[in-house]
Amino acid sequence: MSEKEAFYQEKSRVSHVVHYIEQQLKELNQYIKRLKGDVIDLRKDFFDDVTVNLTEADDAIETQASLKQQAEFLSERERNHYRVYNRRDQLNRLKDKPYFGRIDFIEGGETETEVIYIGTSSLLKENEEDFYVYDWRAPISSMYYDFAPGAAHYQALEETVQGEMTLKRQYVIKQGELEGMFDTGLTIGDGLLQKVLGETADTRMKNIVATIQREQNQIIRHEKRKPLIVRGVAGSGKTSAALQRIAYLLYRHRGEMTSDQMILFSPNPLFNSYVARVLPELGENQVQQMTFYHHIERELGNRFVIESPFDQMEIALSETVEPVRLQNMQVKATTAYKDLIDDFLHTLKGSGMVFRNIRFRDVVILSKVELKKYFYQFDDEVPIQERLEQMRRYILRIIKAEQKRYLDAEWLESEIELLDLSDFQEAYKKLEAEHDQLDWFNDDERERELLKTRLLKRLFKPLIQKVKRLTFVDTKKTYVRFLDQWAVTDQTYQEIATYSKEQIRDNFLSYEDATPFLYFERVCLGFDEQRSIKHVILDEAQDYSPFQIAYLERMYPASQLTLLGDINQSIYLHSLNKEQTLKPEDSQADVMELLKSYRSTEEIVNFTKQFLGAEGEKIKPFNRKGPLPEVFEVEHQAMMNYAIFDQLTRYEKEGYQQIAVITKTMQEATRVYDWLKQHKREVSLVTSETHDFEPGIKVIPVYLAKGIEFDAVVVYDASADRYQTALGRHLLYTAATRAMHELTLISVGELPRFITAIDTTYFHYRKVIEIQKS
Ligand SMILES: Nc1ncnc2c1ncn2[C@@H]1O[C@H](COP(=O)(O)OP(=O)(O)OP(=O)(O)O)[C@@H](O)[C@H]1O
Repeated sequence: MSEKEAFYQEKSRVSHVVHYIEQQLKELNQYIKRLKGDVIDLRKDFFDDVTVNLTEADDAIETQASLKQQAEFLSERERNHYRVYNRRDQLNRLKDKPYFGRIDFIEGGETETEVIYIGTSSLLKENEEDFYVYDWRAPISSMYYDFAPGAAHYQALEETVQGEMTLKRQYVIKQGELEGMFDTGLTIGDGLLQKVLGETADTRMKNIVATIQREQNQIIRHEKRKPLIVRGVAGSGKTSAALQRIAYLLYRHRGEMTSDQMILFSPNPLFNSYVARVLPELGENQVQQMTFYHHIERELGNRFVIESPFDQMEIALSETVEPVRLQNMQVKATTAYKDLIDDFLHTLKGSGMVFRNIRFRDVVILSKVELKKYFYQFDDEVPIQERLEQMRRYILRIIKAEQKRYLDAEWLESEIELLDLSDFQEAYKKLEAEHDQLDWFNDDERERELLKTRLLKRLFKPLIQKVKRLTFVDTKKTYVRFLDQWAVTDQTYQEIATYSKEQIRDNFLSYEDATPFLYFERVCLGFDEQRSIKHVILDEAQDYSPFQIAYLERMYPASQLTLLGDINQSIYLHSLNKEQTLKPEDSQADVMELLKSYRSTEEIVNFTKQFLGAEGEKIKPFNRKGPLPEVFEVEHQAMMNYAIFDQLTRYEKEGYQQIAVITKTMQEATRVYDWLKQHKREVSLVTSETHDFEPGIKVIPVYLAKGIEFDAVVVYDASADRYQTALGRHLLYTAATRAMHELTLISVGELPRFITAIDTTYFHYRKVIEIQKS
């Protein structure tokens, strides 16, 4: 068949499938209309269909059964509705682009060729057996990503199916029309990828389902129970693979696992909205997405002010940072510090636990001395949690007895007046019920008693709740004891121990101190492990300290951990230690590498990879051309501002929508933002509070630009003064690798050595000097 004939044959198939989808949609919409009518009827008739009778015990049981049945019926309906609406969304997506690829496969020993079309979701034919389209996540579809034409295989259940792939084809389909197709080899069409990567940046990340690369596919479909570590260079598709992986796992384990059993930890709130479109586009629900700081805030925020990682970063980058603070950041990140905590926690069985007095209205019900005595009456072998559990029961018994004792308290009489109408009504109802059962009554006295009991219950409730939460253990003071002990045993840490003690006493936790304290408290009181979570995925995982990762492993013990990161983008002090970065405690992890960078042009990758010296040599650019990066060296701040202004104008003229001025700190960002505003530029400032992403020029500190990309980037003051350190090199590398098409670095004064060492054929260098007017 000629190429032209093949094209027309494929074109007519696309039309046929689109027509079929339209028909399906029509039927589904009619069904939805009927469903809506049913729902209205169901709401109207709800109580007609249940028997409500509570007079006799038997009737009450029947009522309960009837309500349960009706509720089950309703939730089944709900599930059905969800399925139907979901299918409608899928069909609507398929209507525009029913599939993106095809493979022809002959299974070993067979003669017939199977023709498999692959799209974002599956579509059955009229006979309900064969497929017009296979979901990209189906086992057979994996060959599309894994093999070039020739011998191929895939895993179906426990069996490996061997055979030969005779064709691999890609399609460009837009609005239900076939516009082009290519037959390809192993790498999925460089042509198509070129086209996708050459497009301008969007405010939302795109899905990469049609062009997933083989090594990315291994990550997406990794299914072993071990932790998975992905070390991928900047722009190599780590975030993309993570999101596709979530969609894949939800598909493979549908019926067993839902999206609320997965958590994606992301670097900042802005990133959450940046990736928000990918999963719905793939027909899946959003998973829980949060930052690690958000998690800590949720756990400790009602008792402590917790420093954000961004405030910590600003301090680390400031010139006036105290050495003790820098040392604290490094020490508290380590698992060695966690081991020290574990050792101390172990000794608490013998001594050291501090308790709080249990008071009600300034009267001590149980003193801390009594509590301590109770706690240490157990044998050394009895675990702490078991002792606390027994204590909790004991304290609650004492409180209940105390509560009764107060029935005669004089002050209670007067406080009855503080009760509201509903309390009086409740007491009255109870009284009425008692009339039926008792053969005596003294309404007045009994009513007061009921009211007093009610009031006491209310007054004691907060105390009882606190006891249930084990707040009678003074974890703060116990932790301070640990710090004291640590300072004595190791003189080098005296200063940081004092630093931490002072802040804890003021109910403040620096970002580096927050996880150790949370861990300490959790282990001390009993870890509230979240076993329902099956997958925890950490993007930008190089920025998590080993301590934080160990904490997450303990918090989600039933989940598989996926860590995706790039040690060259480590921007926190603690993560500069390469030995310790990106490592879960479980050393059995599978490690995969992504070395090809897809985000930036070949010119930008070839330039930025040299910031990393020998380390950068392994980074491979994708073959997409663009202009050379530009580097300006200027004499002073004002010249830099004007140079930025000019570059922004140029980038706008070129039609770029997403343009960023990336700075090292928030202070710099605010400075250049104010200047640009004064000079009538339409710009927005991105702060840690920014949750959404609009097109246009943005000024953003590098730590908030993590994970995100822009058409064109101007790096603000890339001078040796600002970036010469190891941390500086990573920050500058991270900033520069946000650029897809164009990159400019502007430096006030000398550039860092890792840039001056780069051969000048890799960039355009200009030194701009001011000519003084005479
Ligand atoms: N297989 C692919 N097909 C199409 N585009 C891809 C592919 N892989 C990556 N990309 C694109 O490359 C860019 C970078 O991807 P992504 O943000 O996932 O990389 P990353 O490794 O997380 O980057 P970084 O660590 O620098 O933040 C995105 O625009 C993404 O759409």
